[in-house]
Amino acid sequence: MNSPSVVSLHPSTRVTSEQQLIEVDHVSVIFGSGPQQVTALSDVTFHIAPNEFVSLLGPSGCGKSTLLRIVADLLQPTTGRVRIAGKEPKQARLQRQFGIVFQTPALFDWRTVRHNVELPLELLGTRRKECRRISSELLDMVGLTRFADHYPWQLSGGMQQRVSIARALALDPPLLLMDEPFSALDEFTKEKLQMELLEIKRSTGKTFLFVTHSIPEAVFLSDRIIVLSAHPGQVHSVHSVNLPAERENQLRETEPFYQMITTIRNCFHEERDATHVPSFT
Ligand SMILES: Nc1ncnc2c1ncn2[C@@H]1O[C@H](COP(=O)(O)OP(=O)(O)OP(=O)(O)O)[C@@H](O)[C@H]1O
Repeated sequence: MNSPSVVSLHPSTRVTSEQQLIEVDHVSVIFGSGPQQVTALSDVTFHIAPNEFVSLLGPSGCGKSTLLRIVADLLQPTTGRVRIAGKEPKQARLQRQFGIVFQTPALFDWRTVRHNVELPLELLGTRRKECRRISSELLDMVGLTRFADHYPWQLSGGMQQRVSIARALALDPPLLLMDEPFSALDEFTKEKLQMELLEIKRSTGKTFLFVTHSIPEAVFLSDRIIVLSAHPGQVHSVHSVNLPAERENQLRETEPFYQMITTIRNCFHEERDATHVPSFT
């Protein structure tokens, strides 16, 4: 991706550096009732500072997506509270404090790449010229300028995911929520997009809450990793990733990278041995 100049497309409300951008306090989620009842999350607490890249890591069913959905105001917790820049998720959503990228790009096939990126701006009534300026910058950022007039079905899976990242950035939110955005992609594309995401973080200063079940992906991308254990989903441990801030692909072949992966794998396997929680794949 090219170095963008979209550090601030809109002067949207920002938090001061002393503030936490995301506060998740004692969140529990219970689905259903009676014999069907599932405690998806139990007393989950963590905070994320501005400009942090934090991954939620855990096995299938540990509640990662549920947690992200609560932060994104797509689901209400049974108990506990979430704040984004000091506001309730609903208020934060209305103030366009976050963008979301899902595992499947969910693009509109009848709209061109450019018009998919411009959709959130159009919905806000942004002037056509301004829409065009912002989408041009974002398409440049994700390396899709040449494909602006293509349709999503003419793009590869990786390119489609780039479009959805650009669309999530269209309203210049300070926070990006990403739910396994690269898990459907091949290893080569995945690694390329991981690098590109780090470049977006470096050039825009945005904050990321990233769901994954890949330990290497979490280690490569994150400043901190929150490991969740399952049944019920709880914070098992929190790990600062003490790797160089500038992450290059060669880092994946280094001893400190392997060590970090081993640390997380071991801590998780200890938990599994104690509780028979399913392993990572
Ligand atoms: N709408 C729902 N109704 C009932 N149970 C649900 C609902 N959504 C999630 N669950 C349950 O809550 C638990 C956590 O699900 P969630 O999808 O958050 O896990 P996950 O860690 O994201 O899994 P995966 O990695 O497979 O996507 C699971 O046991 C799941 O079956």
